[in-house]
Amino acid sequence: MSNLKPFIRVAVTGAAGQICYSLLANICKGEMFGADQPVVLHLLDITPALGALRGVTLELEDCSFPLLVDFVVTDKPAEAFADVDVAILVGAMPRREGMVRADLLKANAGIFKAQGAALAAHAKPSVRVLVVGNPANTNALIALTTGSSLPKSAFTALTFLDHNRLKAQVACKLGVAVADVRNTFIWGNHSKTQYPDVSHGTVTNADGSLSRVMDLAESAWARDELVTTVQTRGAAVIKARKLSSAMSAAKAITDHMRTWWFGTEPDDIVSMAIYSDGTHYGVAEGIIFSFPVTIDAATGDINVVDGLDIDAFSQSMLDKTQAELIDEREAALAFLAESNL
Ligand SMILES: NC(=O)c1ccc[n+]([C@@H]2O[C@H](COP(=O)([O-])OP(=O)(O)OC[C@H]3O[C@@H](n4cnc5c(N)ncnc54)[C@H](O)[C@@H]3O)[C@@H](O)[C@H]2O)c1
Ligand SMILES: O=C(O)CC[C@H](O)C(=O)O
Repeated sequence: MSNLKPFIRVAVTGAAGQICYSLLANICKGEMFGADQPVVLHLLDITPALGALRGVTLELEDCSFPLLVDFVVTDKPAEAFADVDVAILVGAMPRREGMVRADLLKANAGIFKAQGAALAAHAKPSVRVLVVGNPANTNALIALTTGSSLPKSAFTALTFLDHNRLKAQVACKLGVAVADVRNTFIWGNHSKTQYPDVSHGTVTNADGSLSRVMDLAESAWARDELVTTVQTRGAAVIKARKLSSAMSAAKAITDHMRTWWFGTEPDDIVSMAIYSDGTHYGVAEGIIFSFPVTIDAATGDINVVDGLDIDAFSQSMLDKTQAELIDEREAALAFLAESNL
């Protein structure tokens, strides 16, 4: 008798693109929902990409994944989101060298408005949505504003890649294992105004005791070089690869969804961009803002870790990234209104 659970339906958009080329295998190997969780994949891309997507599905078949029950391939959001438990919205135009984020806002706002509406109309009411396509925070806001029948808590945006980048930089600088770095997190926008914060960071020593990152590293490094390196890491990848990050993005999407599905480990805090209801750290209501969070394994509730000390430097960084998110929101809404989308 099989020990497998009943299958779940997982929609992935931009399925013919480079992130999904890694991501789909992660899902089918059980790295996101567990080794006993079969999946039906709903793969959405635009009509001109369906040929390439067919190639991806030929490879999915050839992988012979035991957890892959079936897949649906479509260019129609209504079909892609029908009855899905999870939706991972990757499909969007990525930034290439020479493009600025404002170019992306316009290119992608209409996509996320339409997909938000399709999710509200067709997905399960319990659907969990992760927005990856940039500008991820503002795209998520547009999708949730449109998908008004779904709870705001159903929508998240990806800052787990920045979270992973920050941990890796700290581990490298201090010569410790990534797994021993804790309580470092990302505030705000997935952009170069994000605040990679190590002011509460700890390193677990061999004897189980904790050292503070700020006692091990110079504060000039933590507040200057480290922050800039993490803020501009995506741009560094684009400059070097002439393409935006893909393998690391797929890994981060997998980490985000697995953590949301199974809950955070005891004592662990992760970074997720969620709807700000105006009650945490003075962040304005009505933007999608990355906070330090824990996840309740039983309910899947994402809870902001409150009560952390915010010093003057951190406050100035929070203010800056919040201001950018408010500007992005206004620009996206104005664009949607002007273009009657
Ligand atoms: N939040 C993050 O941490 C993060 C990290 C890396 C990349 N990204 C973003 O993820 C997105 C995808 O990156 P990629 O490298 O896979 O890009 P890509 O160009 O390789 O793939 C994007 C895919 O999306 C498809 N697409 C475009 N419009 C669509 C629509 N309306 N519906 C469905 N599919 C659509 C394209 O046809 C393409 O197949 C980009 O916006 C990129 O900037 C975000
Ligand atoms: O467009 C960018 O600068 C970033 C692309 C991507 O979101 C990343 O973080 O790698």
